[in-house]
Amino acid sequence: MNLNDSSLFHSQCLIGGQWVDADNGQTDNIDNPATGEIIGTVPRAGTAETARAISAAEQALPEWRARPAKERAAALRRWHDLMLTHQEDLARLMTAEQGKPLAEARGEIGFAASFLEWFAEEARRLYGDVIPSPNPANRLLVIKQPVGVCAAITPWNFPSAMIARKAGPALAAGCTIVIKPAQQTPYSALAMADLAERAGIPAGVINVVTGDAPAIGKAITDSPVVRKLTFTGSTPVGKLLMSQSAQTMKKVSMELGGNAPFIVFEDADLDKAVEGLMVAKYRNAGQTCVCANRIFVQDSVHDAFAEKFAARVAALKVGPGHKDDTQVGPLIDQRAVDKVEKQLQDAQARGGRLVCGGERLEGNFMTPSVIARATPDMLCFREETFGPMAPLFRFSTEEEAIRLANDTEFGLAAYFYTRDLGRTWRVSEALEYGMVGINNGHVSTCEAPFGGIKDSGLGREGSKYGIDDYVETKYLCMTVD
Ligand SMILES: NC(=O)c1ccc[n+]([C@@H]2O[C@H](COP(=O)([O-])OP(=O)(O)OC[C@H]3O[C@@H](n4cnc5c(N)ncnc54)[C@H](O)[C@@H]3O)[C@@H](O)[C@H]2O)c1
Ligand SMILES: O=C[C@H](O)CS(=O)(=O)O
Repeated sequence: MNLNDSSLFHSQCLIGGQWVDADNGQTDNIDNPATGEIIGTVPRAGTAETARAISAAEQALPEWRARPAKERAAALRRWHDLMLTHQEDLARLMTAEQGKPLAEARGEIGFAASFLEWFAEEARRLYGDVIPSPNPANRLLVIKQPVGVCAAITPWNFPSAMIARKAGPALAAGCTIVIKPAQQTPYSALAMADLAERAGIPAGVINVVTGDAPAIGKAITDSPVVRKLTFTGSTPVGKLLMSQSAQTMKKVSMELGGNAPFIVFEDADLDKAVEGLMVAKYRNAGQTCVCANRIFVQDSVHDAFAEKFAARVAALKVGPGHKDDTQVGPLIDQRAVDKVEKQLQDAQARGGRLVCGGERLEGNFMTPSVIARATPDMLCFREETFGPMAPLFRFSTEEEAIRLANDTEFGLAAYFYTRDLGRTWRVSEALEYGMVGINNGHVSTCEAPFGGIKDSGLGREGSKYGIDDYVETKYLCMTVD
């Protein structure tokens, strides 16, 4: 791999400050989704290695939590700075293992680093309370203390940002952490951990274990030492991990699947709506949890909007992420391409009309598609597509649009375009989602609370709320006479 600093490319786990192989020497191959070539291996670690990582995090906890918040903040700031210094190498690693265009990978590194900066600042504002006591002999106080040893299990689609969005608040609060990255994208996580070491974050504060996901997950959820699990991934796996965590009563944060509606009302600025949808639908080749999954267009503007949108989609450049002109990279694997193709075929079998794209290319590539005449009986209405397919649904009234948009068990992100102030408030309050973009197709930023409701999960990441999941609130009742 063409890196300026080749030492950032790690093929071992990081446990207690040591770079180690799996106990049995077994490894997993990591491939480049654009070419299928093997770019390296990582340890296929399991239960025993995870237990040692948890133990290392436990041993590192007392010193790290006792550090003044200002010192923890300074370490996070140094980590942030190093990520930006090595942004190009981190982006190249990400594009090689995940496939996204280099420009998007560079953007993700900046996005990831922003969480380290944000929580470096939040670390020094973990305030408690002094409560006026009804009894003059007593003094009532509230203090915030770190939860303790945490664990993070992260997905392949944002291999750096999802780690920073968890490790940032955890370390800021004084916690230590064991990270299991997605099996498809371990190198981004390992490089981030290397930079954390260079930032002076002590051994054992951050540990990264790659390999047998179910075994690693079980070791994490079974351990009473791990007091919090933060998971980002599919809803089925999130529910499994949540149930596994019940026996040890862990705090859990769940950032799960989505099924985002994107509503274009007749009074919308259609050009701006097209621009917003291009981002909301095709970012990361449609492989984001907040991607527009169902596009609802009001009857009177449907044809004009569809024509403008399809023209932009047909012009998208598909190719490997390392090429400068690539706008849409490969999907993560053949299974992902199969899923999109199945939804395309189902839509056309049920009366949908393919307006453009939908062609499978060699490898994991697929041309971005637009389906017209989509209906709620289609798979693409109920299932998260997680690929470059845009089904257009018609609607007549505002009430119908809201009913259709809310007709899902998911509740992560939703988007709508209008220039009517009353409609803005009515629709924003009626949509059953954790995040709503109004005349905006890309809502994520470290300053704002990211998360969903219903089957899209629990908790919020980023913002002033994001650190709450990593602290315990302790009440002190003090009799002073
Ligand atoms: N809400 C969000 O912020 C968010 C962000 C990114 C992805 N996602 C969701 O994630 C899904 C796609 O990502 P994915 O394919 O990596 O999801 P996934 O659930 O298959 O995997 C996510 C992580 O869980 C691990 N995992 C899988 N089975 C496990 C088990 N039995 N025990 C322990 N760990 C296990 C994987 O190795 C990976 O690290 C989509 O549904 C997407 O919507 C949500
Ligand atoms: O897919 C998951 C990410 O959280 C999407 S975003 O980059 O935060 O919008």
